[in-house]
Amino acid sequence: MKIAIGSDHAGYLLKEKIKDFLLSKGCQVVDVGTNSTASTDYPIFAREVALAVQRGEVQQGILICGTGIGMCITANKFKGVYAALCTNEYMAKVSRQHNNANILCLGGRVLGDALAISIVEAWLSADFEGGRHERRVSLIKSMEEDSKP
Ligand SMILES: O=C(CO)[C@H](O)[C@H](O)[C@H](O)COP(=O)(O)O
Repeated sequence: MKIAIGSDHAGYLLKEKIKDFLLSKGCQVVDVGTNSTASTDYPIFAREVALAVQRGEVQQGILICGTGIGMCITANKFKGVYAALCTNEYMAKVSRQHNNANILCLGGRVLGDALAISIVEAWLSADFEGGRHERRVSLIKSMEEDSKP
């Protein structure tokens, strides 16, 4: 599994922890930054991860800012990207099983490290279930096509 990961300053420390966890699980990790706790702007990193997913360079992405909200809003501007902000393991599992989300967004100022890692583990373990969910995801995709002003 190849995963792109990015954060702003508020997510940087958690990003490093999650990166170590992913590597320990045998994942290939593409880290797009940021590389310190110096203040920066989350859309820069959301864009990099979203493009990597959109282009098929990685299977999935993980984005971390203070709340995860700014990352999620930005990533979902990219066609073919379905980013989910998750605050517990159940949301992470269902965002894969039902929504086929391809980017997980986390809040570095919201989650403790142990819960965040547990959420990532739940995300990695779950797969899209298809069936009735396929119909709903297809509806989202058709709305993507229709949503041009
Ligand atoms: O986008 C966000 C809020 O939805 C993120 O949490 C940012 O990390 C946050 O806004 C950064 O805030 P700061 O005061 O500039 O550290």
